[in-house]
Amino acid sequence: MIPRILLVDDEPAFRTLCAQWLEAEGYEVKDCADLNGLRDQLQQFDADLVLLDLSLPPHFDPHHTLAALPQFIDRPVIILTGHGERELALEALRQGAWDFLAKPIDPDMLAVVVRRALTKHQLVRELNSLKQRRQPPLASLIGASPSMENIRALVQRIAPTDVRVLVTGPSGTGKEVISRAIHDLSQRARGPFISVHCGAIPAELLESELFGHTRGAFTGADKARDGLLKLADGGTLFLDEIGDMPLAMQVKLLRVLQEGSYYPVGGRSLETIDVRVISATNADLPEKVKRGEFREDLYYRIKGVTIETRPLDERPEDIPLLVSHFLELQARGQPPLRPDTEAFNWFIHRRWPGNVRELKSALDSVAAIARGGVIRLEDIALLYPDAKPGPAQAAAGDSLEAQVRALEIALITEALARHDNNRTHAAQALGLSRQGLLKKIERYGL
Ligand SMILES: Nc1ncnc2c1ncn2[C@@H]1O[C@H](COP(=O)(O)OP(=O)(O)OP(=O)(O)O)[C@@H](O)[C@H]1O
Repeated sequence: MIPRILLVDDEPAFRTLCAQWLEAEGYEVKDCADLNGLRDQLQQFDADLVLLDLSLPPHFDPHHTLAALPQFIDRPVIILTGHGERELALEALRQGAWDFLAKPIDPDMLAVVVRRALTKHQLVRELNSLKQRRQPPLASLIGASPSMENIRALVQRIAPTDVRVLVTGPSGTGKEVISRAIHDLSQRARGPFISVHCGAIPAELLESELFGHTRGAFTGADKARDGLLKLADGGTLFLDEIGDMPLAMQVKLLRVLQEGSYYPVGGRSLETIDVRVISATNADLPEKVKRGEFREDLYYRIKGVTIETRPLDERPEDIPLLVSHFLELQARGQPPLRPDTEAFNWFIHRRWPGNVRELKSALDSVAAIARGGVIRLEDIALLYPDAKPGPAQAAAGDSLEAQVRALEIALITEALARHDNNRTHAAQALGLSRQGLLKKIERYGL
């Protein structure tokens, strides 16, 4: 794969020149002039590295850019500074930037710094993916709530079969993670897992994306291309947001599911494939069927076994486990950051309308600005000005039982983290016998 670089600078002439240097080094380069451009570009262009000038429109205030930096550091960010901006460059490094280069940029230096960052980043990625692969698949589904326990039990039962699965539930509640766990536990685990975001691909492209096309099938089709169905052959096809699939496409998909075969766009020879289909949606499909927006026959074809995820607010006991899990993932083998009691409480009691995705992204941002290995409420308040100390209100509507579970899990997880997982010390701190603590750890699957 050609490494992709995104260049953010307000001067068009500099962008053109710098892009030429990088392209000559064999990189794919896109550029934009400001932070909004960067956010937009990252939606479609999954850059491996970002080169970021600190003085950007509309504010031309380096501190403004620095404040936004933590949003982008899941890939190496190299800061481009002006002359005499040493302090800012150092601050950027503290905020998680990979390195900095002072303008005027020397093309040889640029090439070396970029290559070094990309190589290291690639190694970290490979290491993480190896670590994740070694984890048993169900261990990736975090949660001790009755709802998550049911889901895990169901996943384990249905994974080895080839039954079709429909995962429903609000956005960000883990529908894709669940689908992936089913694949990883199935006989197809060594085969591909291909994810198709039905809502994100324009209707007119979806058919050729899924079915592929022959050479000359339409203007611009200068080469034949396999579709995602073909790529998923022998594995699992994950149809995300299937509720958004255009009706015309639904008919075509139905045929594939009925017959296991299809014609590529412009092609005359029938392709046969062997895939397991898992679909996901946050829409109410029966309601869509009633309104005539989703085909009833397709609904029954994809339904198979239905797994329903619950909003995170209905399962607060999962939050402490998710917080610890995400902090551990972030730490990449180093000692994870530890939220202090107030910070921990804030995560547990805040409402998370964007569900687990929102919780994860809040943790990522907060972790990026925490110092000294500890996340404190004052760090959180820099990003969430409404973060206040003191025990937050329990969520209205949570049953007493759920609240007690959530509190117990939070206290136990926190005590374990505080005592480096030493259960004897954690039990002492909690005023429990070691045996009592072990029982609770087992009950909650901690
Ligand atoms: N139970 C869980 N255990 C571990 N990680 C989880 C869990 N649930 C969600 N996540 C994480 O939360 C984020 C969102 O999850 P995912 O993409 O699976 O949600 P989704 O329901 O498919 O969302 P959407 O409907 O918007 O596509 C991912 O980073 C995922 O890894």
